[in-house]
This record gives sequence, structure tokens and C-alpha cells, in this order.
Amino acid sequence: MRLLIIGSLNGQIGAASQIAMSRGAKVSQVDDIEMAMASLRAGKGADMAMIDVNLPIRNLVSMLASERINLPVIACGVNTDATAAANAIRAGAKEFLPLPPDPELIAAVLEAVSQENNKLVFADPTMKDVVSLAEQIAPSSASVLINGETGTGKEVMASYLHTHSNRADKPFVCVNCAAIPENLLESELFGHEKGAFTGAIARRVGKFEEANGGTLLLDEISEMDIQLQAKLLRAIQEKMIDRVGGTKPVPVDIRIIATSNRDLAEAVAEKTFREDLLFRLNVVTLKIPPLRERPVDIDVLSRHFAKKYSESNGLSERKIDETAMAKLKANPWRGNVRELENTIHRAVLLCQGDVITGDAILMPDGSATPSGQAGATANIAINGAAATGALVGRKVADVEKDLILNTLDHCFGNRTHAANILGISIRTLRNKLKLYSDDGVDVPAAAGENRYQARA
Ligand SMILES: Nc1ncnc2c1ncn2[C@@H]1O[C@H](COP(=O)(O)OP(=O)(O)OP(=O)(O)O)[C@@H](O)[C@H]1O
Repeated sequence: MRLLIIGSLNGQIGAASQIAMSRGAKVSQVDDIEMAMASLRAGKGADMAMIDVNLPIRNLVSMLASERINLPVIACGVNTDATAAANAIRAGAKEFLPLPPDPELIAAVLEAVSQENNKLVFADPTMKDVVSLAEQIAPSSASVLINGETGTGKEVMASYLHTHSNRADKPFVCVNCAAIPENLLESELFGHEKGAFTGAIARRVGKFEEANGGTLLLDEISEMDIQLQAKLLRAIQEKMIDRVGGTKPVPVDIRIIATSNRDLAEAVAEKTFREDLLFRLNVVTLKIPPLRERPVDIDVLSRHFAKKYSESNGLSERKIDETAMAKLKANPWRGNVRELENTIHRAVLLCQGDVITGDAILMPDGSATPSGQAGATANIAINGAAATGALVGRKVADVEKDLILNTLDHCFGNRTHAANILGISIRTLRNKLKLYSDDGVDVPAAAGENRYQARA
């Protein structure tokens, strides 16, 4: 855990740093937002920032977003009144920490941020096999390709590999190849020199350099443009990168983990993915089974999420009763763990009392019955007919808009997840949302996006 302290924290830097360091964090400090951005651009990554409540937090949050740097921001202040603390949260801070620092509180925040990143919950024999293979290969520097349907936990597995590797005390950096506009991905990966292109206001170190010594996760690699794939291949083979606009290559030492929910061999056959790159990446392939093939995991994951969302909503722990669990196990979970997580989150909020019963489980399609069951099939058939009837007379564009907005809502505003469910690229989704928003439609705000990198 790398903690970046921004500002003077009213003379409490020493105390805060000591507490954080005693909990295993590496701490650095800068005086202001400009210095913080310079440090981040220079590749001195951070996993969390603690910022003085008196600094312009909104500016920091918007600069981080515009430069696609994912960094949870925690505001801190001495004798801060409730309004200032609330304003900090409104400006984009994830939490507010009162100073002087309370050791337990700081420890809890550090733990929450790192646990959020790492927790891999499993108990099913099929998943145990995958995890034991992962543990076997984790210590080596071999590239790993993680394959699996959307939402199966590929990114969680990548993080697990990193924390079980010899690079665990070095950075774990993630780039979502689908979420970054094509023309910016090269500089995102390899960095750029000042003035290399319009908008390159300062030298910025890329993700390869940021991850130096550690692990670089290339998420959704099948979305990478074929020309950039050639540059990636060179970087992996020669362990050298060229910054955009740079004059000399920079050596890098990183382990690459790539994820894909597409079959990359098929992408090779379709000539959208380079075969030589695939051979470089899949020294080891970890195939994560879909959730419907690991029923024991449905059980442990549901209980895990019920506890997590009870805590995060300030509720006493909600237990899941047998009827609810039977319903959960009967559903096919096309959106896998992510879909299950959303369902349990909803159930925690909907349930009456401390127990989640079957009534509180609403399936991802909005029905009360799992889509694998007879009742549900009838239900869907009826709804389907009704829905088809209701569609006649409507324009395709309007129906599409409703589908997109409802899916986005269902995913709590998360663009990446919504695009996966809709079967369109995140770029297409973003373009459509922009059009809706320009037309004055209230588009759900992005929330719950990936923990390692901003996916605007
Ligand atoms: N085994 C697991 N234990 C705990 N949480 C999990 C597990 N698998 C997945 N999750 C949770 O489910 C969600 C989706 O996981 P993740 O992002 O790793 O999936 P993914 O396969 O990378 O998805 P995508 O293909 O859409 O990128 C996350 O919120 C993650 O924390």
C-alpha cells in the first residue's frame, strides 16, 4: 500500500505517516496538488491519497479523472465542521478522516482500500484447481493470460497472482485497453514527452514505467488496436519502451498479465489479434469457469457480499436464508460474480429485518424467479410477448436508448460492466451516452468502476 499525503494536514503529517507505516504502508508527502500530479505523472504511483481538507479537492479529483489516474482520495482535517467534511465528500473524496489521526481509523481505511483490491473468495472444487495453479505459477515472472466470461473475476485473480508473487511489494498497475480511447492508449502505456501531441502539457510516465519492478495488468487486451499490439510485443520481447515523442528507449522490468473474455485464438483467426503476441502472453493460461459451474462459490460469495454490503451501508449483518440461497443457486448468472454481487447488494437494501429471504432476491432481469426455473420461463415468455407487443410502433433508436439506460442503471452506472452486458464496446457505449446527455437525458453517473484505474 502506497500512501500519498498532500498538504500539511495541520501539522499532523508525522503522526499520520507513523501510523500508516506501522501498518505496512509506504508513505510519501507533497505540499500541494500540482506536486501530487507531478509525482503521479512521473510514475511514483500511489494506492491512496490523504489530502488536507483545505486544499481544492475538486480540482485534484477532476485532474485525476481527466488523466485517467485512479486514486481513492481521503480528505483529512482538524476540527473540521460537518459542512466542510460534507463538501469534501461532494467534491469527490471517498472518506473524511478527522485529525489528529486515530490509529484504528487510519488502519481501517488502509485495510478497506487494500482489501477491496485483493479479496478472492472461493470454495468450489473447480475454482480451487484454478487457484492452486495460480499459486504454483505466481512466483515466476512468466506472462499469464486469464480467460473467462465477463464478471467471472479475472481482475481479482490478476491481483491475487500479483500479491502471491515475488513482486508483491512492487506496484500492481492496471490498464483497461477497452476503456481508453484508441489514440491515447499508446501514451497511456508508454508515456509521452512534453509537447509530443496536442494536450501533452507535461512529460507523463506511462503504465509500463509506473509498473516497473512489479506487474502490469492489460485488461481486455483483445480490444487493443493491431498496430499498437506490435509495439506491445516489442516492449515485452525487448523489455524496452519508447515514450511517445521520446528520443531514447527506456528499460523496464515487468510481469505482464492479460485478461480477455474473448477467445484470442478466434481473434487471431479473424486477424484482429497478432498470433506472436498471443504466444508471448499465454505462457500460462488460467481459465476461470463461469459462476453457474461453481455452485459452492455461489454460496460463499453471496454470504461474502451480504456481509460486505451490510457493513458498507451501516447495517447489522444480513444473513441469507435457505429459500433465498436456493433461488440464487438456480439462476444461470450470465453476468457471473458481478451480477451476483449486484443482486445481493440490492437484496441487502430491500430485505425487511436482518434476514434476506427469497422475496428480497430480485433476479438481474427484474423478475422474482430465477430464469432457470419453469415458473420463470413462463414468466419471461409472457413478459417477452408483452414486451414485444409494447415495442411495436416504437423507433429502434428509442428502444435502444431505453435498453442502454436501464442496463446502465442496473450496473449502478458502471460503464465497463454495462458495455459487457450489452455486448458493445465501451467506446460505443460512451459515444451513445454522450449523445443522450447532449439531448438533455439524465445519464446515470459513473460509479463502482474498476478499483485500479479510472474508466470514465
Ligand atoms: N472470487 C471472487 N471473490 C470476491 N469477489 C469477486 C470474485 N470474483 C469476482 N468478484 C467481484 O466481482 C466483480 C467482477 O470481478 P472482476 O472485475 O474481477 O471480473 P472480470 O472477469 O475482470 O470482469 P470483466 O470481464 O467485465 O472485466 C468485482 O466487483 C469483484 O470484486
